Amino acid sequence: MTNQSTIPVIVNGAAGKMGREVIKVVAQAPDMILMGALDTSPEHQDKDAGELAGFSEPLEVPITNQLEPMLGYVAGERQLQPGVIVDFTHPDSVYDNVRSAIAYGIRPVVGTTGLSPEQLKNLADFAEKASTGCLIIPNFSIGMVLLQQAAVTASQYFDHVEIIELHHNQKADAPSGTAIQTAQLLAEMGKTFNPPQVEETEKLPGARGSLSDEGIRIHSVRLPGLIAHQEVIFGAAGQIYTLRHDTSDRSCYMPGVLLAIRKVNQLKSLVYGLEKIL
Ligand SMILES: NC(=O)C1=CN([C@@H]2O[C@H](COP(=O)(O)OP(=O)(O)OC[C@H]3O[C@@H](n4cnc5c(N)ncnc54)[C@H](OP(=O)(O)O)[C@@H]3O)[C@@H](O)[C@H]2O)C=CC1
Ligand SMILES: O=C(O)C1=N[C@H](C(=O)O)C[C@H](O)C1
Repeated sequence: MTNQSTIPVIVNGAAGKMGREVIKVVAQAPDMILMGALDTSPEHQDKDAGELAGFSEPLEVPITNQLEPMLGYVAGERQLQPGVIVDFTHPDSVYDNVRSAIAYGIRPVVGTTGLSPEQLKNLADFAEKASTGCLIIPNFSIGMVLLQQAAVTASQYFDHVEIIELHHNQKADAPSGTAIQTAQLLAEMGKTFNPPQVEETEKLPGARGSLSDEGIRIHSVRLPGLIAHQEVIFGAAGQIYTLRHDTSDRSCYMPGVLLAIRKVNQLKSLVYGLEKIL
């Protein structure tokens, strides 16, 4: 049953690991209606999004790869709230997806990682000019927000820190969007981390991980059996302080995704990070 406060939602990347989880929760949310399910994967075209997400009954929403017609269709719906598109696709396509959505007045909620700083800046400018809300959230889990807050607190007392992120080996981008954001949050404290102690030589390139713009090393592990994990390790004379977050199921991201869908229509510009809307 829909009414004027119902939010029409499109899921992009609907056949993927995250997309299927999003379909499940959006279809069950009383204030949302799943209006479209996009995915470029050829083997999933025309399949029912609900069946892919594991429902016993179809949702009567077929998977399609037609982004612009779908945006136009939802933009033309005048009896409901403005439309929202949730993007869990691929680092190569997310920038264009978000541009297109904003051009149609559809609000993006973006989980896809791998956007460059320049792309993020362009999208922020584009959303600002269009006065359209857009949420870019490198990590939708509350546990990661808490880890990042604890890391920011610890960084007042520790000068040495490195990040290890560990993910499944289907992940396209490295380092993870979460690790990059964590380094940025630490850098916002305004201090210089990891003053060099000795002149180092990497006998194998990459042995010391990647060096973020903030001077914090990020080490990326990719293995089957992992989902998504991150450690922030602080060191000082005689002590190590380790913060760690582990996911065991992608359902951990769904409360954050639902919150973002509900919040994005209240925004008029791009907002980056779950902590800004909690
Ligand atoms: N912010 C967060 O909290 C989280 C973010 N992520 C991020 O979300 C993204 C997706 O992750 P995940 O679900 O694991 O990945 P998957 O590969 O499982 O799913 C992505 C899906 O999107 C499809 N796809 C690729 N390109 C396009 C496109 N241009 N338009 C529509 N569909 C497309 C893929 O098809 P095909 O397989 O044929 O390429 C696939 O079905 C990644 O960037 C990941 O890092 C993941 C978990 C949490
Ligand atoms: O690809 C994933 O799985 C994840 N990607 C995001 C990232 O790059 O930080 C969020 C989470 O780590 C899971």
